[in-house]
Amino acid sequence: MSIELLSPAEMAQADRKAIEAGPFDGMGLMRNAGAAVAREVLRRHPGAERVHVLCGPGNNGGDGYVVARMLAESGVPVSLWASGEPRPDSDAARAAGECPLKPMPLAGFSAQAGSVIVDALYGAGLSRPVDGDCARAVELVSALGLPVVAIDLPSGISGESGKAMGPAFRAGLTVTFARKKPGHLLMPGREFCGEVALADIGISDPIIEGLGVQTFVNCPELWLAEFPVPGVDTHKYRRGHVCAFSGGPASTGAARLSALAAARSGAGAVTVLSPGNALAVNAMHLTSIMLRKTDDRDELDAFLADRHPSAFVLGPGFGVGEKARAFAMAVLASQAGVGGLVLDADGITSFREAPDELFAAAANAMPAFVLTPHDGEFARLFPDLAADERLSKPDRARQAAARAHGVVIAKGPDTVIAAPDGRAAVNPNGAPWLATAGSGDVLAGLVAGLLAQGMPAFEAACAAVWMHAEAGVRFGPGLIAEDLPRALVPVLAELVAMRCG
Ligand SMILES: NC(=O)C1=CN([C@@H]2O[C@H](COP(=O)(O)OP(=O)(O)OC[C@H]3O[C@@H](n4cnc5c(N)ncnc54)[C@H](OP(=O)(O)O)[C@@H]3O)[C@@H](O)[C@H]2O)[C@@H](O)CC1
Ligand SMILES: Nc1ncnc2c1ncn2[C@@H]1O[C@H](COP(=O)(O)OP(=O)(O)O)[C@@H](O)[C@H]1O
Ligand SMILES: [K+]
Repeated sequence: MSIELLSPAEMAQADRKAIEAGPFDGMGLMRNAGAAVAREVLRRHPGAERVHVLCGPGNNGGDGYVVARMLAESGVPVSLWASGEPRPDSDAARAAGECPLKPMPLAGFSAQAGSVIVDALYGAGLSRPVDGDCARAVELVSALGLPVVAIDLPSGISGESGKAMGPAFRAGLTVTFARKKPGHLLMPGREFCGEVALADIGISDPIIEGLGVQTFVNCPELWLAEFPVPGVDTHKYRRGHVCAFSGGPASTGAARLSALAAARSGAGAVTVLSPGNALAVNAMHLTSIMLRKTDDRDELDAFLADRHPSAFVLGPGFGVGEKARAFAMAVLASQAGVGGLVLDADGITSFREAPDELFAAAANAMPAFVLTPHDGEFARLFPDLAADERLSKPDRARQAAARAHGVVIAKGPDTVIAAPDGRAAVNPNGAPWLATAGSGDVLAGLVAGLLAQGMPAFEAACAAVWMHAEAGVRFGPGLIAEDLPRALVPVLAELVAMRCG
């Protein structure tokens, strides 16, 4: 699988390098691209009464002229509409010259039920909101409910950020080339694209590999090599010991969800660290998971020295305030061999007045540091980044990770995982069933469980997000957070088999 996500600029660079390397020139790549789209249109819409191809002035329009020619050659009734002339002597102008159909002005565009639309107005080169005749065409197609096949991207959607720059086509299918772009996975782009088909147009893997791409689809190929599988001679503490800090007597469930998820992920031992007044409540609900009274910093330090735990989850149900800050600082400052701290929920909010204090501690910390904010929590720690409309979600998360000296999991329907070194991964398999109370607590526990087993922080975060989503999708309707740890089991079994196979 091809896991790189190419920005429009990286795609243009790949295009140039492929042309330099041959055997295809720009026109050759455009013919390949158009042929791939025409094939998909014929395959998916064999009964189309008419295909309307809408061409813009750039190379996206150029692909459209190739599609129109090929469909017409296959005997499909085609109407060709253009929003403007291609630049003289461009590949698009050559493609228009090779097309036997004469384009009609887009200003007069109309279509009937039973037609299919090929959107070749704008792709990677979209530079401003779609307006005028193009916006009217978007509106008309949407009012008629006609199926849309988008070339590269639905016109109006940014390939870089997935944002809708004004009106945009809602495609049933988007055919893109060489590699997906971030905008195919980021919201709302993911929804506007419909199904995304990837076509090989003759840009080779070594060319893509040479680009130094830093943005990836989050899938097992990205992290499987680091996925922990216990050796036959292991013992429970070698499989890692995770600790989840519990809140007070009325808010203990969140920590237990984290603890259960950590245990399912393969950590050999898990302890809930509980305030004294919540010990009885926790004890009533724990069996394989251990319990220890931890009311203050001294008790935490004693535990660290005694038991050498591997990773911590701090935040779910914990309460916002000084105690959360003191515990987070104690774990980050620990020299006792702790492998990681996952700061979630109230743990994040506790630092809203003093994020720099947290980030400075993380910069010097031995434990790996992972933050798991949803949008609201992200804005509490990184208000300037959250408010900056120019940033894509991956760039926002990357800057946050660099500032925090930790891995950031920016949650949501299009969760992005970013590392301080600039790597970012966009998760493709989320589903709305995951939007249920406590689901994030399970995710935090999973990350800690993988950290405890020695997985590097970026890979652990990516693996946890993917497994969490996969478990949620497979369970489907009716999912509540309690179901997730058990639903992880078949997902884990497959990953272990893939890793060992
Ligand atoms: N790279 C590759 O490997 C391959 C790429 N291929 C194809 O090329 C496509 C990229 O082509 P591209 O760079 O020419 O950009 P494209 O999307 O046609 O738009 C640029 C033109 O539109 C204009 N314009 C933009 N927004 C506008 C707006 N809202 N309203 C009005 N005008 C607007 C913009 O004007 P400007 O911003 O310059 O003023 C410029 O004139 C890519 O998506 C793929 O389909 C394939 O052929 C195979 C190989
Ligand atoms: N619409 C959605 N599609 C896919 N995943 C979602 C969606 N909404 C939320 N999620 C996921 O569900 C989890 C919710 O976490 P969070 O907001 O912290 O909830 P809680 O604090 O109740 O556990 C995150 O992993 C998030 O990515
Ligand atoms: K398009």
